[in-house]
Amino acid sequence: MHPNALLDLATELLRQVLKLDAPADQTVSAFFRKHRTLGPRERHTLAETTYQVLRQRLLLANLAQSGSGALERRLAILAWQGSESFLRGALGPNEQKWWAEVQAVDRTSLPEKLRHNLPDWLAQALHGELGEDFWPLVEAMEQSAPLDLRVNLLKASRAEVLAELAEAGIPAAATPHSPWGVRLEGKPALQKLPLFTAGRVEVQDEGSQLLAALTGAKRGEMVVDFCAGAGGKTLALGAMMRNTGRLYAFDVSGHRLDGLKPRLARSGLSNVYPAQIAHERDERVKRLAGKIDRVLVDAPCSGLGTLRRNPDLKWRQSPQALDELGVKQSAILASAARLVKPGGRLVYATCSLLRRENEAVAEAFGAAHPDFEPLPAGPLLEAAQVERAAELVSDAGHLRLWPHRHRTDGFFATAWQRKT
Ligand SMILES: C[S@@+](CC[C@H](N)C(=O)[O-])C[C@H]1O[C@@H](n2cnc3c(N)ncnc32)[C@H](O)[C@@H]1O
Repeated sequence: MHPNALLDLATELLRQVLKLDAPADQTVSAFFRKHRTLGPRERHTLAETTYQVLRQRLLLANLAQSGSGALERRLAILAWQGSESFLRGALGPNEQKWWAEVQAVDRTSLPEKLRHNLPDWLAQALHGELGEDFWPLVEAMEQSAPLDLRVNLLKASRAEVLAELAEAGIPAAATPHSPWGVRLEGKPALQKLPLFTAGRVEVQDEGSQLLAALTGAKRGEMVVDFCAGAGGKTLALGAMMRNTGRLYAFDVSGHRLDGLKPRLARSGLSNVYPAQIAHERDERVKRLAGKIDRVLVDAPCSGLGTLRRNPDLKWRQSPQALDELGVKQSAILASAARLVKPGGRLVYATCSLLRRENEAVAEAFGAAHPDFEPLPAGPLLEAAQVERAAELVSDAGHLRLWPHRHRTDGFFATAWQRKT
């Protein structure tokens, strides 16, 4: 494709994504479906350029002011993630000159806002939580996330998977903490590898694996994954249960649960019962009250722990949306808690970085439910064979994962035991 044609497409894609009226990954996928003839390298350039604009939106919009032509075209030029010589082929003489001038700007001398590229409300909240660690977090959020796999122990051991990857020429190593994790170097295409199609591995961030580990599901138990979505954690729980017992995968979204089906088929699990519920007080939930050994509430949240993958979220979330989420998180946690039997375990988790969605929700639940005793995360993780568990636990005893400290997405999880 001619460079200018690709730059025009990048401009058009950015115009759509920057409306911010839908998740960026959905808009990008729909755009690619419409432009079927695009090759893998062109898709890569378009997607990565778009994501780079979302990551550095404030900086790039500021630098773009000096240029002329459509704003989205200027943003695409400044964020270009393809070959530089290819890009030059698309630029007219004035654009070449402007581009060279902008490259010469000393970005370290720019105001803070243009260096952290966060909306004010979020920058303030993260500064408050992290103090000096704010800038390392900002830096980590600008990197793309590593590609982690979870080994399906029903079908293979981690050593076997590492050997199979080595044979396929894919550099990989065991993850530092999860007992089932493998971290790949780079982003190799996995979809067609027998390793993947035969269900020996699933793609799953190490942090997400650790949330399942904290739940501690065992053989023969009754377990509920209350907000199962497409089942990332469901599959990990099912494997921990060695395909025995009964694992209910609830969600209000039938569409998301549909995403679980092909993964379930690959995994070889037959102990999983997906069920769409109308809301957290659904009849089905009531019928199981007091009967369940472990309940995981992977609550709907702002997703701000996944900014490396979903940089649009920082522009699509707002303090008002967080207020509404807070009400929902507390309601779901309180309903799900009714399922837990005496002596059973309840886990509340999010992929948010913010206290208000994490510790604050957990503290409010604890205060209103004296029949639930908090369990410190360290010993639970150690019991689940998690290595160096102490590095993952906050002073208050919660599992707290940060991209700049653990190279995982940002996650929070905390556990209680229902008193007998
Ligand atoms: C963080 S996502 C779950 C991700 C999933 N556990 C995984 O590991 O892939 C939160 C899920 O909660 C679901 N949800 C929202 N409101 C709910 C409710 N009232 N009851 C149950 N699930 C709900 C959403 O549809 C969404 O799939």
